[in-house]
Amino acid sequence: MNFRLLLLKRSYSVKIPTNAPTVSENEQWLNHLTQLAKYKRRDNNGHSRLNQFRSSKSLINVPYEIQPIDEAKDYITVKSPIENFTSMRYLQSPNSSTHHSSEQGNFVDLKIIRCKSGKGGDGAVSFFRDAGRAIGPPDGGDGGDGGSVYIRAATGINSLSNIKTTYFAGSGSNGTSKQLDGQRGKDIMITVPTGTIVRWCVDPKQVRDLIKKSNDSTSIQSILHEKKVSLECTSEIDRDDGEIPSSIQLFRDNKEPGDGWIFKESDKEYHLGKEWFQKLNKKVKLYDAMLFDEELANDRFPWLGLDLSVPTEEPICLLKGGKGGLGNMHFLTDMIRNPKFALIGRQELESSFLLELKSLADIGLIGFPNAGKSTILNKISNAKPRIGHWKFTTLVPTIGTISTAIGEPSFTVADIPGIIEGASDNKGMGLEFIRHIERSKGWVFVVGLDSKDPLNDLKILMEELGGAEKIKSKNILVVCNKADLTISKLDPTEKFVPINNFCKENGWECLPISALNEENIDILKIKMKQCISKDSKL
Ligand SMILES: Nc1nc2c(ncn2[C@@H]2O[C@H](COP(=O)(O)OP(=O)(O)OP(=O)(O)O)[C@@H](O)[C@H]2O)c(=O)[nH]1
Repeated sequence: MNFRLLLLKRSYSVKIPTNAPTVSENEQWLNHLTQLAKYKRRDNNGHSRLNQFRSSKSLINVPYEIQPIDEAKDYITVKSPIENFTSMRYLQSPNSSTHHSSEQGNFVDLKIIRCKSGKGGDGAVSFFRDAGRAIGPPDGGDGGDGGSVYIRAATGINSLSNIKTTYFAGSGSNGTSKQLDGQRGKDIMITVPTGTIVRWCVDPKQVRDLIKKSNDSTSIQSILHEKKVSLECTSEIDRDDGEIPSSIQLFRDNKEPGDGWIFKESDKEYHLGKEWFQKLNKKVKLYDAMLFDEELANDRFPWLGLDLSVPTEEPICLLKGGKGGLGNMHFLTDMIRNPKFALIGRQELESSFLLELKSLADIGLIGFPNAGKSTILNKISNAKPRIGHWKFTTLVPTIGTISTAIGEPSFTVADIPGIIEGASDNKGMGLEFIRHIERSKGWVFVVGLDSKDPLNDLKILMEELGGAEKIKSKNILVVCNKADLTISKLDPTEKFVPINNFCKENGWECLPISALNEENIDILKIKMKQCISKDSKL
């Protein structure tokens, strides 16, 4: 062999990077794609993944109709009022008192966040060059994968106040020459307090636009009730309810399969006119469809949301980044010696989520404003809630920890803003804060014996909270506070006895106390403890 040629060959084999697949590997991969029968078969009968391909569309303002389930599709279309996928409180203007009420001090228990994963970087079109050859084999590297958005629940935080309104992960970098793959986009981690519920929601900007466009005389509430969101959902069969949605399918704005090419020099028209490219594209379409299928399987969010009630061991991926596009080095085959094209990266995923913090206190204190709940919590625990003569002193939930004896496990009690008659119809502060005691095992109803009719107060409270059915699921204790007043000013039996009788009839304990004078406070602690030690009724 010619000595010069040998030298050249040697230097060539030393310099060329080894990341690129060989011609035979490329051939093998492309042939393997053609064996993806499920995509092909479905393609032939007209119901393929390729035909199902669609990009995301505006989700709101769709007329209400129940869509028949399309047998060929993997989804059911669910149309549901927007009110189920947003928060009235969040939408209310910042001047409104209720809006501020959730943000007293540094406490925030509701947030809507806009999240976006990163787009995949594009593959590169490049050819190996050195002094010995003007144009060598393709060496365009792959685009880096886009970053993903993750969420995790941690202990030690008890407010959503540090949560931002947007979380955008980084895009993957484009591939470059010399077979260099682009860098991965930066992942984002959202850390929320344990007890947070994450739900999919409509972009609040879209909702606000919708409200602006609507007739001024229509209330926001009725707009959100009337207008529906149309969602493609996966479903499952429930024994009682039949087919029910199990997760919401999210979609990316990807190009149609086979249309994600970047061409260098000659354009798309030129390439589509060539038989060798058509053949390649047919296979690459299957590759795109496979990616699309993987994305569909990943890009789902539970219909009922994520309940982060315990610290998460592994972060949960909310939105996965787009996959990087393939560089031209993957398209070198026996037929194609100069692939002047590469694949663009897959698109990112964007969505809004509603974060709701539900405290996980063992016991919830429930009462009319001014009944003395904050005073009770103050006396039994280390918590220092605001106490006042005026109603609604408590604007945010306060949680106190109670220890009964050394070595005994402590328990937590939540004091939430007072409930008034009509709260379930949004009067006063509505039932906004009920979420903080929804998961409590014990509910302690506090009535003030200074009220005109404390028994009636108790009945109203129970009714507002969901009535007998709801009450049945909790361990109940009734506390008659301000007993000091009745003793001095009234016949103590006059107001306490009817309540006590009512409680007996229902199998609940009833305890008179004076939080102010710390009378019966130790017994109250013990009764509270018993209340949560009883078998859970949940
Ligand atoms: N006489 C008497 N007054 C009490 C007793 N407990 C609380 N109070 C008073 O009742 C008023 C209201 O007490 P809070 O503890 O702020 O009542 P609350 O139920 O937390 O009120 P909201 O924050 O409006 O829900 C305060 O002036 C307390 O001092 C009691 O046992 N006896």
